[in-house]
Amino acid sequence: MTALQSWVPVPADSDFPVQNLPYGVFTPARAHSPRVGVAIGEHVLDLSAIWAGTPLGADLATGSLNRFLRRGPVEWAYVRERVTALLTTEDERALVEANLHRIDEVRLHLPVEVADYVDFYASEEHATNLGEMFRPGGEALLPNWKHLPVGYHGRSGTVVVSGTEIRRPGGQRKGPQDPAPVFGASVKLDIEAEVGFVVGAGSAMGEPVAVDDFARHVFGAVLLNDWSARDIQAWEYVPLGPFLGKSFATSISAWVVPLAALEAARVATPVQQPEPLPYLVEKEPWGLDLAIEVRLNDAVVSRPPFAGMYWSPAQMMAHTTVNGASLRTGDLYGSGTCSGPAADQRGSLIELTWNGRDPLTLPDGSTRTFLEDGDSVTLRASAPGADGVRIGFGEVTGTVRG
Ligand SMILES: O=C(O)/C=C/C(=O)CC(=O)CC(=O)O
Ligand SMILES: [Ca+2]
Ligand SMILES: [Mg+2]
Repeated sequence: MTALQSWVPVPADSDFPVQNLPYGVFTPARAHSPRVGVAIGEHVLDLSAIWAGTPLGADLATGSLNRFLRRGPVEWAYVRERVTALLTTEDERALVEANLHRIDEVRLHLPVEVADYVDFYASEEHATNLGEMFRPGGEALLPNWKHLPVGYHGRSGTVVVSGTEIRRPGGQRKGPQDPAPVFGASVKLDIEAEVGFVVGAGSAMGEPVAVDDFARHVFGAVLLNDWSARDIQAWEYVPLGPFLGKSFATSISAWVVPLAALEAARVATPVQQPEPLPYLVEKEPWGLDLAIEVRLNDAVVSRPPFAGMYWSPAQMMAHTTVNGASLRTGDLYGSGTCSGPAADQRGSLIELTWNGRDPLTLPDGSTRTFLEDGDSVTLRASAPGADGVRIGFGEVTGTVRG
């Protein structure tokens, strides 16, 4: 079978072949209003113009994906099929050409108005590493960890789009030897390389959502950097968990890759032993084979493999609703920091430098324990796609300001 191809030119190394078609929100040059588009190669197709004059067109002519997402999986599939046809047959080439914009000439916005943001802790390697550093002498993995996907509610109002500058947070910190806490700018500003999952279709309060209904509710995935102030976190987090050390900023990529583009990337999670309770057992695997790359000032410092995550995003969704809590359009689940078993597969600086003990040396000869003002961090990710192509996520990038 030959690979499906678009008549819109797609460079060989592009993140956005026609098998991907990720969704974003953009404002064209010389226009004033944001709208929903789909990326193809180096272009974005304005979907609000394709469906102009229809109720769907109105839902696409807004500053977030939420109204489109609320329509649910049947309409998501219809739009994807129609866009695929427009980009692969030349039947309506003039209409499409009139509504293609070069991505480097448009303004990209936060794609989703985030409803609730939950941050999980699904990497066994990451949880073990952090446990060893934060709770030395105790069991690294706490007794609940293999029975449920541990998480906490984050701050949806500070989720920002890739490219947004990150201000170094201030707060309280107190080292174990310090007599009293001090206030000041964080001196242990860190990153967390994660994948975020975006809920499209909500659910009713009081009705748990089954693990195998994942694709009926969750629309797609983004790259997510959960900026973390380790000094603030270490002092504040007992006993209720992360709070101000992680609520100042969370960056996500501008493009939401639909689950429909990730079919070829689906893999089973690692063997889960002890077997989880029945509501967490998936019939269809929802692990994902994504290769993540972490760059600090253009140098690759880590390559975390998402396929090794212990808990799948479908299990995260089932767990957040098992008590009857509803899903809302725009809910965002961070997977938790993705770390692999090897030293160069860790998804945070606290692990890469072992809490500052082993500084990283960058190609310019400088060293880092945690982030300095002016540092930029960029995450990218790739997955196997249909027809043997590579599905890319674009990037999530941010620069630290003092
Ligand atoms: O183990 C702890 O006390 C702290 C854990 C984290 O900082 C992890 C977190 O935010 C969730 C994650 O991204 O894995
Ligand atoms: Ca996190
Ligand atoms: Mg955060």
